[in-house]
Amino acid sequence: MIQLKAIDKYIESRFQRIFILKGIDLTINEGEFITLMGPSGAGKSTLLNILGLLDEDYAGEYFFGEKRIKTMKDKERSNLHKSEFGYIFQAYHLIDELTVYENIETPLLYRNVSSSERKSIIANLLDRFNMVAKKDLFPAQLSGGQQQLVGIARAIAGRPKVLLADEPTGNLHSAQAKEIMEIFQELHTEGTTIIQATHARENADFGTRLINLVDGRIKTDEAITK
Ligand SMILES: Nc1ncnc2c1ncn2[C@@H]1O[C@H](COP(=O)(O)OP(=O)(O)OP(=O)(O)O)[C@@H](O)[C@H]1O
Repeated sequence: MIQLKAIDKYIESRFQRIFILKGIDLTINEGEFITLMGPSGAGKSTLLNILGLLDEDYAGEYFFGEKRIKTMKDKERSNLHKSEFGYIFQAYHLIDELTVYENIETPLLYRNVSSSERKSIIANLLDRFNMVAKKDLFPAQLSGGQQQLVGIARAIAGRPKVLLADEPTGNLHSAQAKEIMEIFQELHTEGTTIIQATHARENADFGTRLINLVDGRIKTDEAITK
């Protein structure tokens, strides 16, 4: 489904080239549930941004199915991003001017989901995340953990083929974190491809494959046995 070949990401400083990712070769099959781990600064978020088509400034090749990302037009790439990916950001990225309800609704608007269907999807998610009473509040009126839950609800509302998650449980209590991992597991069972970056080893046990990144390189890549 996804193939990365010899991906390098670097910044040019005055005297040298500093590599953030170096020689990443990675094949991701449909339906995998992958966890990226590794020390702070290892390049996990950078890799997720490239996978999610949010960063185009890298060397190497990225194929999404048959599509070669580098040669796609901006509009085509942006449509692919909106139609196939759900993204849970480390720093929420909620839209401040929109309510909880409207934030969750945004990917559904991109996908031309009918108004009655939108209502039912959002009602289900609000219920699942215990946020029904908060639906008309704005992000600034929520706790960090609640904002993260809204970010997760928004990312999964449109039933993306690929769900990318950067520290999805970073601001949550352990019970909430487990609940989110169980939701990921359900999505995985339903066929969603999931790639999450996390520092929490216990989150990796919900997945099928664990990749360790160190200094921008893949150090280990192994199947999780249950
Ligand atoms: N635009 C940029 N300019 C300069 N350095 C950058 C840029 N983006 C990322 N970096 C550097 O690249 C390295 C990798 O960052 P990245 O956020 O991908 O790491 P990470 O593994 O996700 O870390 P964390 O676990 O702390 O989130 C860091 O050293 C960071 O400072």
